[in-house]
Amino acid sequence: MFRKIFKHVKKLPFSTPKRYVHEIPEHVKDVETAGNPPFSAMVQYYLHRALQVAEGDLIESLKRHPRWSEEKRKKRVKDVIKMMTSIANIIEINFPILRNSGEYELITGYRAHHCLHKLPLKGGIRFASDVDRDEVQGLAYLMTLKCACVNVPFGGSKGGVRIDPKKYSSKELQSITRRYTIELLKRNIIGPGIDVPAPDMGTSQREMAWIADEYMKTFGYKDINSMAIVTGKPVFQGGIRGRIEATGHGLFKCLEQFVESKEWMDLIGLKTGFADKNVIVQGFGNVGQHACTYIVPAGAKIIGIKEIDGSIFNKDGIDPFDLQDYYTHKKTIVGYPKAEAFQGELLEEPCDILLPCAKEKVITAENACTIQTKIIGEGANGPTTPAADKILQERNILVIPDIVCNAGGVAVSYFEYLKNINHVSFGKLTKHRDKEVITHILKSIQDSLKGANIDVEINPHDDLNYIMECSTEADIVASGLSLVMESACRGIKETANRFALCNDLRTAAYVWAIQKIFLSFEGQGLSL
Ligand SMILES: NC(=O)C1=CN([C@@H]2O[C@H](COP(=O)(O)OP(=O)(O)OC[C@H]3O[C@@H](n4cnc5c(N)ncnc54)[C@H](OP(=O)(O)O)[C@@H]3O)[C@@H](O)[C@H]2O)C=CC1
Ligand SMILES: O=C(O)CCC(=O)C(=O)O
Repeated sequence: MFRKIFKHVKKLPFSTPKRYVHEIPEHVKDVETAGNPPFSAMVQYYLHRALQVAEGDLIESLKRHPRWSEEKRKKRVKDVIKMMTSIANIIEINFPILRNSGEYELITGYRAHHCLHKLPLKGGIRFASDVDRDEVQGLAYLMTLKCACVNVPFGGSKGGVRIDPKKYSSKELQSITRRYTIELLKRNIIGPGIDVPAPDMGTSQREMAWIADEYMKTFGYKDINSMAIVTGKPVFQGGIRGRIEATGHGLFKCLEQFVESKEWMDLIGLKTGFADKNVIVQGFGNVGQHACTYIVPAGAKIIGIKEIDGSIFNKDGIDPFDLQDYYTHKKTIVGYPKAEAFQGELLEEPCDILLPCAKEKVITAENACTIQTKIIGEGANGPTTPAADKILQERNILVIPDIVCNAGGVAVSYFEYLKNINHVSFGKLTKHRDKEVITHILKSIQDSLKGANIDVEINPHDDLNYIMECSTEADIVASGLSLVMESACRGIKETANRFALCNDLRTAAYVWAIQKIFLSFEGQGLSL
């Protein structure tokens, strides 16, 4: 069945797969069965597992150098793999801030650069009390893979500050954000052409606005591209319409590529379409909230939401827009009057689609056997451990992996970056012109018909009217995001087919990304 699904995919220059045995390194071997593996080891394990599938193909692709011996080709691939599987740079910074209480507190922050095959690097900044070196490193790996997976021309990075943002006032958070920014700038770690941060857990437009302002008033004072220091900014400060909801929106677009496909739904025994599909979501933050607001209008029912301080359930469905209003006022979903409080383990309740949109390592070997869903859409980064991943595959649960499922955020960040370095918003130069062109085309057809004695009035139908009227920045961003998700999903499906990976979409997505990272490393030479 897989063969016939993928006919229209543009091929990368790789031929039929020939398997070589890529060795999973000793230090990540245990991860396959570990209950709670270190996060970066877990991502490295997934990367090596995919390299086992991809390596032969990468070696074959070097046959384009006809004079190279087989040995030389193998060696070259090994060298590129070494670069792909190591961190280029990671920094830890410690700085004091003055708390409102008058006490000083030492704050620890990190920024990791994974692969420098493309610049600038890109990755969010997380504020959470469990941020550490290992986590930031693993998240940077994921960013490289994610950008390659959705064809966004950035390398991968990630940053984090080890604080619980709820325990600090807005003024204190501003001091922390500004100081963290300055410390990174002093060391040339971030910059519009170096590494461009964005929001992640615990940060939002507000922090991005502070970062942009800090840069513009200090190191970026004479930099015409200073706005491009960070993405996810408020629109009034150079941000782009559609970035706030981009990750949830992209998650929906990605799910759509599988849920609307008969072949993929047949594989897991579900009907196509979102209508009447029951969904459970973990995390009602940026990603979770917006995913819900797209999936419900498409026909699905959100029956349960799990948050850090409690879960809610309603078998008839929860209105995400109404819950958003409640959440905005109360800062919690607990006590929401149109659903019941749920006491048990919500992730293990029966549903069709489970969306982990909060934290890493929430689906482990412990609950992978009891989870009762058909599809998992990974809104969070790294929610599934390798041991769980294996169990889910065996249980024929379709896991749509983070590196594509939550890539809508970085895709729209890329559009924002382009807007900033181009110094013009999307649609500004073309909106009126496009409308004029369409009007003239219709008129020209009408005139030609008249010349042939056919006297009809040609009017745009509703869809064309919609296109004529809706070429605002938000529409252009939404359509760009759709295209990005569609083509990434097509590439992943094709890869799954070509390497006979069956329902292992994670390995397919990694192989798809690895091929592109390899091409860019290999083509540009490995060292200065
Ligand atoms: N923002 C973005 O653009 C992107 C985010 N991601 C990933 O998505 C995930 C969520 O990020 P984002 O939505 O931005 O973060 P937010 O901080 O906006 O939201 C996270 C939500 O999850 C809740 N939460 C935390 N831990 C748990 C838990 N154990 N059980 C249930 N709920 C929990 C948080 O509660 P509380 O606030 O009370 O702690 C919060 O409401 C992260 O893995 C992030 O890396 C991926 C791509 C892009
Ligand atoms: O928008 C971005 O640049 C990065 C978002 C991010 O951190 C992520 O995708 O995990």
